[in-house]
Amino acid sequence: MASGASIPTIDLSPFITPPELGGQSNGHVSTKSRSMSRKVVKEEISKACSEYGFFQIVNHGIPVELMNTSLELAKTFFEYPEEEKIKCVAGPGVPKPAGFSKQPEHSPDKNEYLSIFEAGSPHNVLPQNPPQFKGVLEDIFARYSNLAFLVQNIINDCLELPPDFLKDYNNIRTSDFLVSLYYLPASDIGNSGKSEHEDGNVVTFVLQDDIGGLEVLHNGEWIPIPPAPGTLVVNVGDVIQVLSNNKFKSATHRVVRPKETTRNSYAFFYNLDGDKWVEPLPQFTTQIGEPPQYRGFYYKDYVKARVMDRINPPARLEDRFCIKHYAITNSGGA
Ligand SMILES: O=C(O)CCC(=O)C(=O)O
Ligand SMILES: [Fe+2]
Repeated sequence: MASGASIPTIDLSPFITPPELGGQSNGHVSTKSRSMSRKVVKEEISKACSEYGFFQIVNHGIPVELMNTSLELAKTFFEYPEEEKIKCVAGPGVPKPAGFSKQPEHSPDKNEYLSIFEAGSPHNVLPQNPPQFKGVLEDIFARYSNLAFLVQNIINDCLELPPDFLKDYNNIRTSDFLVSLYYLPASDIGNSGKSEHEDGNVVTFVLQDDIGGLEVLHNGEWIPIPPAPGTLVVNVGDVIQVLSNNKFKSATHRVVRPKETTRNSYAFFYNLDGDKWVEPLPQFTTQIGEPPQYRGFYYKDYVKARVMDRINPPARLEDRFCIKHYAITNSGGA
């Protein structure tokens, strides 16, 4: 039975400095009341991350018109004939997934996507059409990156980690990427847009168009995340779940394709450099007398195993490589 649960929408404005003040602190709000409002926001985010692993944000400083434009340009791009889109297919031997791709024919997930890394990355294959698309992609990438830095700092405080801990740990930005996704309408044989999964990274933002279809698993029930203009979905990835020893959840989510209409979205992945070691932090284990729930691993090994799975997917969804691979089970004797 539906519980009526929904993920919270959080107003981030206490953390955003209006540009018209030229980066100065907001003179209309006293420092004391601003720090009180920030405290409230942190409490809301902590609750959302431990309960759902997901929340939505508004008043995050990214112009709503730019977000809408990015969705409209993407729709134009994906509705071009195949010849135009395949101009963005990455050449052979590119080690990272930039450019235009489609899910393999046998996949139940019917979507196409265009990925980009930060501006100037040698792996990028940027679209020439529609003409404004390239610039808008680079612009929103830079804005999502700045916002993810802020959200990560807030999560750092929510977890009561030493100031700048996550900032210093996650200090290399070459693996972040933005994906513009285009989902085909559901058909009689299936409606999977993106099968259930958890994100492996640090923090993800999702921008949905007005169609909806993103759902998060909460206490065994799929909760729809309703789209709203200018609203960004935020979710915590496996890295935060492992570091926090399951205090914050990397929740299972999926995209269901609606009937009779296509759907556009963007996902921005704030990632971790492959050479970083990931394991539960002492603040959530030894210092509080709790056993670690995961073995440590190099992030690149995790990413590699996930990518291999995507290229050659196992027959059963539950056999996909995921963070459970590193989980310490009681029977494992670790
Ligand atoms: O398209 C969406 O709404 C979400 C996509 C997603 O979960 C992902 O790319 O990891
Ligand atoms: Fe995801």
